[in-house]
Amino acid sequence: MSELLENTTDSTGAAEALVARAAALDAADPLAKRRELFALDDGVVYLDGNSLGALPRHVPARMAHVIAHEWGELRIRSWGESGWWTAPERIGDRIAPLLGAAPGQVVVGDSTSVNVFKALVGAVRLADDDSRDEIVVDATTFPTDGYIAESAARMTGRRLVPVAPGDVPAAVGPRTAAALVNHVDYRTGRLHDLPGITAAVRDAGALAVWDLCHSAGALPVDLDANGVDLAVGCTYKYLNGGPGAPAYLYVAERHQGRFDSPLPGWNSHADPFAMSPGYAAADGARRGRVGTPDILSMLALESALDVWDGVPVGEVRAKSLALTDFFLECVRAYVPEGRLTSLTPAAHAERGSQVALSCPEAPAVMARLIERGVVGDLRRPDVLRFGFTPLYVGYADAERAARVLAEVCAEVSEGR
Ligand SMILES: Cc1ncc(COP(=O)(O)O)c(C=O)c1O
Ligand SMILES: Nc1ccccc1C(=O)C[C@H](N)C(=O)O
Repeated sequence: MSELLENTTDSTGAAEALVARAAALDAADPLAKRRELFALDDGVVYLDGNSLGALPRHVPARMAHVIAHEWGELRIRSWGESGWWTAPERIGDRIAPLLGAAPGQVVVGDSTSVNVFKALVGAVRLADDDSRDEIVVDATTFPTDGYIAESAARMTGRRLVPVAPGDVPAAVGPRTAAALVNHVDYRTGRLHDLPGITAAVRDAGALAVWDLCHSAGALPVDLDANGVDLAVGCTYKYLNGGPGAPAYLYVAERHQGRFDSPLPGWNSHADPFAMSPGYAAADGARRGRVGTPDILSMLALESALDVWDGVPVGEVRAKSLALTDFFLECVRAYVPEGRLTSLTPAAHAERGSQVALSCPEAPAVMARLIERGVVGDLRRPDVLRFGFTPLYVGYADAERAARVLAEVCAEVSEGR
């Protein structure tokens, strides 16, 4: 799985050649101009958009208007006149094309953690079969999904079966109610086989639930085409919605009529303003709502999504692979052999949009990188994560990051 990075060249001309290649690649990049849409400073290489996406420049003015006019002047009228009440479905439809979902299946709101809960308990209820007494969960998952899956299993009287994503097809069977898997591993950047795993889960008669936090906005997801049952994801990484921006829930249309949310708040009632004591679920994506939406965050997200207008996801994927390839090539050229181990698969079919490199001195290396304007992040104890967001990261950024990484590795290993 991991490969020791081999230093392929030590020629002094290597750096010049890579700098020239980076310039040529940037000049030919059809997405290069998108960077101007973001608030970024040239002194910093921002490789942490897989944790918090950068701010699109036009969002502050839009939010100033929302606050001063929609809230400040229209006040309560804005629920109707400014379209606040229907924002969760409207913004869901805006995100849907990035997920390969037809309209009417995605609703925005709550955190990813909360949506994992709705989706997983909802999936077990959709399976509606007591003999299906197991929930399969990605053993390598981002922790929140694992914690919530454990609680969902306890609440629904199921047994939790943690397995590596690649082993899910072999693990599912007549006892499986649902399987929860991450599309891209947050630590290693490994892309899992969504079509194959979904098909295996569904062939076993179970429901496939996907966490798209690290894939949506970086690569094609194709939820409808692959027959995914339910999915969740955050909007503050590749979708640039802002810190704590609301997450989304996808419930495939074929399941919506029977989707039984474990959090049936008044916003998902068929007639919320009837305020009746009995619950009657709304139709469609709205059934995934809970309480009053966090309008300011939601409208910041809606505004941020403008940067996607006219951007084909396929183009984003092509650039993401080319960028991560180029970064790995630069690291091989600059960093002495054996000092870093890449946890990110070399095969494109298995790679998301980040590169994860490990070394024992990772905490000190990342601290120095950030001091020198190369912002990635650390996953303890020894993983350096570099996220490549194709809308605003270029090839010169990748070259510079690798060069500074080599300098910092040398200093740290020599105790300087
Ligand atoms: C795969 C994955 N799931 C869930 C989360 C977190 O969800 P929440 O937004 O609820 O904190 C993250 C990152 O924070 C993540 O990477
Ligand atoms: N929401 C956050 C708030 C603070 C710091 C990090 C996050 C992240 O999103 C971490 C990310 N999910 C990760 O893949 O590590």
